[in-house]
Amino acid sequence: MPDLAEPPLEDSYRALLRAGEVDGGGIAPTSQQAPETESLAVLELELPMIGLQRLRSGDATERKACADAMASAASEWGFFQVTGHGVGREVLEEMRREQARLFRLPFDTKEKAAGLLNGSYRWGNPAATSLRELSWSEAFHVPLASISGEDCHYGRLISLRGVMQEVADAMSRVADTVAGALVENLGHQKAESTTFQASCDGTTCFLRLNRYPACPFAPDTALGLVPHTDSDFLTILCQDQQVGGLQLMKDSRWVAVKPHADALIVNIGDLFQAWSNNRYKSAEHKVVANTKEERFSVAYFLCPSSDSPVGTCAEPSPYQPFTFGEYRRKVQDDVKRTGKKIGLPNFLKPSNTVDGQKREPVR
Ligand SMILES: O=C(O)CCC(=O)C(=O)O
Ligand SMILES: [Fe+2]
Repeated sequence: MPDLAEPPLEDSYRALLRAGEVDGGGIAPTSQQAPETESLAVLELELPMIGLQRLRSGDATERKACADAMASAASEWGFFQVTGHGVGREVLEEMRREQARLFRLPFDTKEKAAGLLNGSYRWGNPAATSLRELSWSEAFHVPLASISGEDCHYGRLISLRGVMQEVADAMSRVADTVAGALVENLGHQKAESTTFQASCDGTTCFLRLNRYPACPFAPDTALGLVPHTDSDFLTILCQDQQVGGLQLMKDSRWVAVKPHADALIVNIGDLFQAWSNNRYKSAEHKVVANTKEERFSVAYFLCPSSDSPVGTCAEPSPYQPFTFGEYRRKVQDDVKRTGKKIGLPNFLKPSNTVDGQKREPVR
């Protein structure tokens, strides 16, 4: 009996899966990676762990040490973990239970029920032309402004609304605290950091509920989520506590991020990399699929409004001025046209390209 809740990934992408087998079954390297990167073993390094309670210390030296630790992790890794973040374990566990119920709805309902979570359901990648562009996952990518709005329907899952709102509020406080400290660490005053954050209020950010179904083609043939960078300022991620799979790119090697019960993951997005003139790094990351177990995660994306100029912390910036709306449209166009995102290199000033060719920004 087919499982009516599952998105029809295997049926829809049969041709790509077959082609993958003919090519040797493996996922071809992405354009950003050297071919040898894929064959190197995944590293098991400890992602920097930072206690956010130190930012609330009465001792200025202690607060500074904490902000310095975040800034160096943001430069070296683009990722770090935080404890003392104030998002209760109970609400995160409740979120996971609600997510499990939500994704158990029939696929047809998730895809077609009018207004279900604001019609924000997505799965696979309609533009995928090869396995390296296919994500074996489904998600609801919900604008925060809509969570408690009238157009956002929950069907019989009435308790989901309150839990989502609670998680979004709590993660938004973490994002503001961390972004504020990172902005100040670049030598900017609180007033400027407030301006930066004013363009990202509760109406412009997103909460994304991810589910990665068990995948018979894992880990070699299909990925849970293809390598990407986040198109936001900053992401706060709660990854599955039981099923790992998140990997990030550091020094041209994939590093596996082990789940940690009390920690949330913070990662720098493209907009913060641009704003910081490449001081902070928007690192590529992916999710490796699992043959036996499904996996859940929830991510909060700190985004400005569409017409907000992304700006820079100091001139000269290597990037042309652009708004978040322009950035997002370009990303969507590229994905639709070519199956993959180009991102920041599209917005480099001509003086930062080699022979008119876009190149990866210097990090
Ligand atoms: O599920 C994860 O651990 C990562 C999710 C992610 O990278 C995303 O939603 O952008
Ligand atoms: Fe991501």
